[in-house]
Amino acid sequence: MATVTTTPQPQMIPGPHALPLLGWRMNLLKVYLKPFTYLPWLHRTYGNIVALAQDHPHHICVFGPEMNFRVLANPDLFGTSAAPLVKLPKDTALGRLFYHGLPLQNGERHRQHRRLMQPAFHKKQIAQYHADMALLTQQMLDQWQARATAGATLDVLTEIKQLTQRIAVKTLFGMDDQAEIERIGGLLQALKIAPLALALPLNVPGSPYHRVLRLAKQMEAFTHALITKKRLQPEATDVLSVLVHTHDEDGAQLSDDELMSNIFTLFVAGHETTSHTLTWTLFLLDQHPRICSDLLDELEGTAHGSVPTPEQLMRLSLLDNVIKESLRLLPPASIGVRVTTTACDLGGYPLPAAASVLYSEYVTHRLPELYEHPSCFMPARWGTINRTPYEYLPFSAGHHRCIGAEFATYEMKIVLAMLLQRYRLSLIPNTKVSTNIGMRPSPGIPMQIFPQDRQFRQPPTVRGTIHRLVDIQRSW
Ligand code: HEM
Repeated sequence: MATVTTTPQPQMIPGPHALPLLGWRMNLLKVYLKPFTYLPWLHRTYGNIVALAQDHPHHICVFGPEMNFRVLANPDLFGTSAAPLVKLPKDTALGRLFYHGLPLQNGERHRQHRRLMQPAFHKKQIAQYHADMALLTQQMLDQWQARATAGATLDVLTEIKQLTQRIAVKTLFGMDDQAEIERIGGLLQALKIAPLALALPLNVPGSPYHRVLRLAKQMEAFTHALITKKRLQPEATDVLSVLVHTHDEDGAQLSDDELMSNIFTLFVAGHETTSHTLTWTLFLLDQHPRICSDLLDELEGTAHGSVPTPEQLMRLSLLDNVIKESLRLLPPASIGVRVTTTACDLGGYPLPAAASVLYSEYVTHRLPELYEHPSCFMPARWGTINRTPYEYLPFSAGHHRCIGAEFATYEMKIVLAMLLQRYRLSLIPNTKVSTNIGMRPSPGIPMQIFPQDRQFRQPPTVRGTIHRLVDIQRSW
């Protein structure tokens, strides 16, 4: 009798069944449509490494600190990908705007970009932005005065977004002219829809694609003129000036295209994430008045009603913990993606080249073995626990970790310290508070504003999907 030898089959990555015809696509859709329920379910059901459809290792989700480490600390095997921008014409202003930015670089080119950009984000350099951040915050708070006296309602998300946008334009470009700041802010804002316009890349007058190409040209002309100006101002301290004048030990500098693309990236990556976290933090503080009251004690005891100095900011430990906890509970970047650069092994499973590997900050931040009562807002936990960069990663981890993390934290501390000492924000009972799939407060968060009178009380009940994400402690 002939002997049949079989080669051992590589292990199959566990995961849900593929649906007829739609295959893994339907499950990918679920990831994007309901990430906050579907991803934890995949993790609970299948473990730390899951294929979006059994026997299809091209679309993988990984969960937990060990997998985060294996993927994020290994950029030579797991790189970032420009696949979503594949239709972007590289030789147009629009292409140049997107392709040369830090997030899409890998390997030595990425390392060199980071080295050249790092000086703009050093602690010492960030303190240079202190005055601008405080001034623009002060202007917003002054504009709120009449509304606070009347106990009016404002949409916190809209207001804070305008502020973080102004701060971004001022600190990135060093612009003082308010009208010009608004114009560039609007231009950058409009350009963010570029990836959507690519769905129909039809360059005919009136089409969104045509409009985006035109806006990109305007942006390119503006940035080139600004770069020329900055080259003549070696003493200026805004981010663009620092980037224009920085070179590495071999004399290498960022090219004009790289400068333009990175400035655009910094703006896009920076201001909305920051505004979402600030808005969520104000919401969480309103829902947890005891924590808000303790925080106010700390702020007033340190800054005495004024703008905290850089030294005082470092001493505000409760403020630090409040921001940390808000970023844990409602991280604005709740998922990230890497792509395998070559066929490789992950956790004992073979992956093909070009497999997309999705990791989730959101799922990691809610592992009960890392965070007791994971759905509760408990800033005090940070007084007793210390987590590794792969256990707590609101700014991601590894080589592509957010370059603006310290900048954003500094900005959020200034805004919260100034705002809370001056005003009390309170939700109107029964307000609907929900998130969209990108962890953005949706549609916004209307709150009543009062002068800071310390009238903390039983938190108003709210409706909406926020209850699926936050277990609000109603004891006061
Ligand atoms: C609360 C605020 C912020 C959050 C939660 C956040 C989050 C993140 C995350 C998760 C990544 C990594 C993405 C990945 O691994 O693929 C990232 C990258 C990045 N962020 Fe932020 N970010 C914030 C604010 C900022 C600010 C203020 C700036 C700049 C002024 C900025 C600039 C960047 C840049 C340039 C990258 C790409 C880094 C690289 O690829 O090497 N971010 N951010």
